[in-house]
Amino acid sequence: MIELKGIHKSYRIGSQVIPVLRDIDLSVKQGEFLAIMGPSGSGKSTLMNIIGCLDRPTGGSYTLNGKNVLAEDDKGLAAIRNRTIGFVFQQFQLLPRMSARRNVELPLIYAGVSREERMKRAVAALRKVGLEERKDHRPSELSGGQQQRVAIARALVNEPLILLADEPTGALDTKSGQVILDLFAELHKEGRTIVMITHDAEVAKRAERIVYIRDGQLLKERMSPVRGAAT
Ligand SMILES: Nc1ncnc2c1ncn2[C@@H]1O[C@H](COP(=O)(O)OP(=O)(O)OP(=O)(O)O)[C@@H](O)[C@H]1O
Repeated sequence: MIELKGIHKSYRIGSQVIPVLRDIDLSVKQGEFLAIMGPSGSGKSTLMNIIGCLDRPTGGSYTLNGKNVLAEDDKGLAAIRNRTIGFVFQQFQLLPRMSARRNVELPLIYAGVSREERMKRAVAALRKVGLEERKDHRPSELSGGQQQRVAIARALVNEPLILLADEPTGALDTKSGQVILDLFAELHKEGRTIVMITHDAEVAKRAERIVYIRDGQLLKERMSPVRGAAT
């Protein structure tokens, strides 16, 4: 599903070139639940932006669902992103003046889905995350955990191939975080592909597989202790 080979990313500041990702090889299979774990500044967000087709690497190759995404122009990249990836962010990124339902409908507006169909699918997505009865609430009328569940419903409403989550529990207390991770576990069981970025070992443990990033490089992989033995 995701195939990164020899990915490099560096930034140029004045005359200085700062390497941020160095020779990253990473494959994610369909239906996998992967955590990418690393300390602050290790390159997690940079890697997520590349996986999510929000940014381009300086070098290397990236095949997503059989497509060479780096051959695409920005418009093509945006189209792949909209069709293939559902994003979940640490700070939820909901629009404050809109109800939960309308927030969830947004990706369907961009996809040109009819009003009636949008409403039906948004309500179904909210039901999936256990929030159907809160569909008319605005974000400020919901708890942090509930807002994140709305954001997950929004990420899923387009039926993306991959759910890409950047510190999805980072702004939540432990209990609300567990609810989100339980929801991810359920989605994984249903066959969704999930890539989750975190600096928290307890959160990463909930994934099927963990890869570690340090100073822009992936360390040798090992299986999550929850699911299997170390390799
Ligand atoms: N636009 C940019 N220009 C220059 N340097 C950048 C840019 N974006 C990121 N960096 C550098 O790249 C490194 C990795 O950043 P990145 O945000 O990917 O780390 P991270 O692991 O996600 O950290 P955190 O957990 O704190 O968000 C950092 O040293 C950062 O300063």
